[in-house]
Amino acid sequence: MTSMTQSAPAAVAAGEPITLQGVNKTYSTASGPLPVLRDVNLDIEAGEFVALVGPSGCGKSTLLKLIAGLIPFDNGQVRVGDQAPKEGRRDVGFMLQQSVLMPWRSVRENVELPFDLTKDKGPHVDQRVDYLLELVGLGHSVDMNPWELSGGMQQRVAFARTLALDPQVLLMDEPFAALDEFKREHLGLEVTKMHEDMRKTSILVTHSIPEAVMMSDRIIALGARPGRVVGDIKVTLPRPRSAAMISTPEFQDIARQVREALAGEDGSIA
Ligand SMILES: Nc1ncnc2c1ncn2[C@@H]1O[C@H](COP(=O)(O)OP(=O)(O)OP(=O)(O)O)[C@@H](O)[C@H]1O
Repeated sequence: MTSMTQSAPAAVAAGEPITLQGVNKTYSTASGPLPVLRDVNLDIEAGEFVALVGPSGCGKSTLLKLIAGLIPFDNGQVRVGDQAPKEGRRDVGFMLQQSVLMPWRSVRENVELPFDLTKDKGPHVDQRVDYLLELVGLGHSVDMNPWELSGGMQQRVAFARTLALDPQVLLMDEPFAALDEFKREHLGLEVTKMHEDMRKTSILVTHSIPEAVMMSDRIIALGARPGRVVGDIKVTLPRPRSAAMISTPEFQDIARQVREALAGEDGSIA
């Protein structure tokens, strides 16, 4: 498999900052209002990689969706760069757990999709798509159909597509959850290396504390629903990161701090 670790050509800006102040979110459900986020305050620097962990149902995906402008919130303030969240912003990329690839489009055509939707075409688009396919290690699979790909390959296509319009903010909702342990660690490390090259502001939702420690600059722990910040742990490991770091006392100590922040919260986490 080709490596995704080559250097990105002339990465543009190093992401945009994200801030949340006093954010509350309640869903209306058949059995009444369901408070999901309570007084969430967060300051994420431009180019920072933040992992979001917490028990099942504490509102992690909800937090990503409201930063992406996909759902409204009750009150408080959210800023991505200097703007309020808005659906469909080119500078915000969103990657989900299950890659939603168009089955009738080839690998290449799936990565081209954002350009088709924005009616952007020409040699610069072809070059960008070529670059992205190489970056994610699919340069030799461009004509394959989604159903011919492994789960890991499908996530690579989805990742290339998320990067297509060069977003300054990357929101990733458990992007490796459907992969087996080995592929998950491998792809996680490759995405980490890409982040080290590109430095887009990134938020990763994960259930895996080791994955959070390996990939991020900071780990935000949310408590059980309604989710609120119960831990903000700096990951002091140097970059570039490598698999060998997992067994270091520093890595284990950071993982311990995250577990302690979540101790007493309902739900299980690895
Ligand atoms: N559109 C919706 N309408 C009503 N309730 C919702 C909606 N979306 C999510 N919820 C509920 O809000 C709560 C938080 O959901 P969310 O998906 O944000 O949690 P999560 O922390 O990402 O969970 P998990 O780790 O299990 O993926 C859950 O109880 C969920 O059932």
